[in-house]
Amino acid sequence: MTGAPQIVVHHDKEEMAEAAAARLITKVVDAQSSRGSASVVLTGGRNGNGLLAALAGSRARDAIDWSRLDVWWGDERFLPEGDPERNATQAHEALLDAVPLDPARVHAMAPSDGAYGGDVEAAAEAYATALAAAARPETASPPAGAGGGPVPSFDVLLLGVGPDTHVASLFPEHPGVRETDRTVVGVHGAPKPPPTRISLTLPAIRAAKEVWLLAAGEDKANAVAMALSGAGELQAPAAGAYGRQRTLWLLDEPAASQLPRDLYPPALS
Ligand SMILES: O=C1O[C@H](COP(=O)(O)O)[C@@H](O)[C@H](O)[C@H]1O
Repeated sequence: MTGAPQIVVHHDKEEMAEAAAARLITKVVDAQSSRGSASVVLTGGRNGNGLLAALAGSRARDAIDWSRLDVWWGDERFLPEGDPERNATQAHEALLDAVPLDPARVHAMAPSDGAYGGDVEAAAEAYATALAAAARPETASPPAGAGGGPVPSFDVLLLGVGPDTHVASLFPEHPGVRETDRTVVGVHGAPKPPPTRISLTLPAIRAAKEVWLLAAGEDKANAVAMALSGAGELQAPAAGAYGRQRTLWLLDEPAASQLPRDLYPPALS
């Protein structure tokens, strides 16, 4: 990781979502101006979908060239196509159906009734293969310690932080959080439903240029304080999520309420 995580505290979750959406628009536009295209990794959960909905409602969204954006997912709930609990379904409802993306650049993880049927390991391996294929030599990052092949150097990788400190579908003390060899894993017996999931691993997450962690609400306060106060990544997976250039924690006041006050500057409003 380059430098300490940066922490930004907003008044409430609505303000946090709007500010994060504005930040993401700027980041994508800048990447497209300098390189021609951009890549973003989406998260599921309330805060990730809140950001997408805020982006959908922003007039500035038209500054993005949606046809030159690659969209990936950090994790998926292994459910049938179109299931309302799938992260992809929720992202499409919140934003993706409203913008002119190139369908070939929207890289959803396989559903449980897709090409790999109920074989979550095969679905995870297929996603790792897709990531490796998209990792051009000039943009690829061989994740340190991961033998599963390269992944693209994502411009921004979003992660919602669960109340138990999970990120993507990497749960405390679960096998996925210990994975150092593969870039994508099948998850079995997740403590949060559904039990079967697909997730990027920490080495793949850490290949991103920027990792943005989102947490709003008092139920996240303990997790945020734990992850930012030196907990290990096995006990607090969020503590192991950082970017190569920047790690940004975007919080609201309730989620930041257990953080030592000297860790972050005054709220923006
Ligand atoms: O199940 C999941 O939960 C987390 C966090 O969700 P939240 O609703 O507590 O914000 C999310 O990051 C993950 O992508 C998702 O699959």
